[in-house]
Amino acid sequence: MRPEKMNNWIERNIEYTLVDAESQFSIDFAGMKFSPAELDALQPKFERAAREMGRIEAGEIKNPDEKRKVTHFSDRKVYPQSELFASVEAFAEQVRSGKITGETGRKFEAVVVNGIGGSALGPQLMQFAINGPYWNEKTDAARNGYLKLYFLDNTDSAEFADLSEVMDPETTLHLVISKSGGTQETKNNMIAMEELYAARKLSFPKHAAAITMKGSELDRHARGSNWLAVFEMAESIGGRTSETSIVGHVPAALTGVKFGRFLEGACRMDEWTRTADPRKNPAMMLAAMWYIAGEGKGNRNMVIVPYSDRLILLSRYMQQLVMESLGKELDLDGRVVHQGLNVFGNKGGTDAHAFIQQLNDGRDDFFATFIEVLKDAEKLPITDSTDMGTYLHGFLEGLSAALRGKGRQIITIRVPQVSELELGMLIALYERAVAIYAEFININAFHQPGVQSYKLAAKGVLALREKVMAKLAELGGITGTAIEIAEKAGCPDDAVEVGALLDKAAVNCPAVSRKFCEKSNQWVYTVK
Ligand SMILES: O=P(O)(O)OC[C@H]1O[C@H](O)[C@H](O)[C@@H](O)[C@@H]1O
Repeated sequence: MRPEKMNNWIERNIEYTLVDAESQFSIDFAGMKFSPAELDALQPKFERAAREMGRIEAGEIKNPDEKRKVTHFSDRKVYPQSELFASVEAFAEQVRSGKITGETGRKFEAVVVNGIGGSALGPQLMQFAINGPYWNEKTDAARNGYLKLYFLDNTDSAEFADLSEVMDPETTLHLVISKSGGTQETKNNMIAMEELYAARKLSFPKHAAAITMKGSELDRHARGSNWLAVFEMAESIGGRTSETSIVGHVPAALTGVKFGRFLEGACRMDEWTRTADPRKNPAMMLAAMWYIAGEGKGNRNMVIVPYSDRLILLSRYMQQLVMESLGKELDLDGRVVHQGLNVFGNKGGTDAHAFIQQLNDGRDDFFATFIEVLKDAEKLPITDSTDMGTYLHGFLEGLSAALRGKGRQIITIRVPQVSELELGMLIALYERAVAIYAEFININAFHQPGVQSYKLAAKGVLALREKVMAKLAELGGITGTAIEIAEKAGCPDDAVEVGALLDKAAVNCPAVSRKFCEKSNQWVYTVK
């Protein structure tokens, strides 16, 4: 680089790096392409966002469709002083110390979080970030009586079978998390687990706790069957912003994660991101970068690359937070806008051997967000003058320079380490940036109407399956292609769907088999 350009780069870094000196959290926007004039042009949007964030924190209705308040920013400030917080801590302590045990009196050693989406992604991210990937009896948390954490976050029999193989039902606590209390995937795992306990002649309620909204189906079920504990989830906190609430708290408290410190981090970031000057406010600046880079239409993908194995789940977490919040068909005035912002990522270092080739040489349709963790877990010398950590840093800086050389855009966040505090700060930063960006593009960030459509369609498929199977049982034995069988079952227009359900049945039900006919390029099914 020529010196004058170099000077610009240095000056830009100084001007556009925001630092919280006490926590040593910094965010550097210098690698993004924007001019002071473009920031100035956003002034009305900054003003609107500041006003609307004030309304959110004042407890006004900010989710108009669902007529709900949005309280995750304000609740976490007072949560540690609440009765609910104290009751979670007391419950977790009784479990840790063995005062609350399973039915046979053995101490709980593991907890299974059964939830999906916002009821799993936060606890998964936190668990991996703080306790790491390997849990054994030698880790501090385990030695102190905390529980090992497993997840069920789908409706996949393979996931359930894998867990059943390692789980000891007598020493396992089941934490069913569902805000709505009716999510089918979660319900399926709960029913399957209840069956497993019944088969082993053990009481599931004596091994179960729930987090859900008051009055939900899960709430009624858990209270009706006398589960060990039922914790109430606020209606005004959405799943994807629930990690700083009871949803994050119970798994954290059971597994030795310092949740109070995590909330301190989130509240610290909340303070910082209330800064009136948008150029000094990291969430306003972050939203502005997304807006300018993607021309307010999400025309660039957000690539999240933490240079830290412990943060490998961050991009998955961000995917829900960003894409479920911003991916909307209609704006607040009812106009069709098809907004959104793609998020993908993994972990730095490793990524250089996967998708970095395209980021460097291929489509210029993204901006990268690097997250560097400054403190090395250990000093592992490689040569006299280098160690493992210096290499990771070198690869990050090297990639950053290479991408910049190609005119690609980068945001860099630096944190001293990954502890509860930094995790709280990161999550709170992105939560606020998402809410601000939603104001920039005039959409409701707090509902998810699109998620309903696939649920309804799935119900239709299940209903079709029942209808077809009942008809086939009535016919008592039939052979034919999907088209022929759909015809006989009285639903000729659904031949494709009938074929799909017979494919599944042929592999799973002894009464159904199939042979492939090369000539017609179709399966021929036999239903006994
Ligand atoms: O917590 P639950 O009510 O079971 O919801 C779990 C998830 O369900 C849907 O996918 C929603 O779109 C998510 O926002 C939510 O986190």
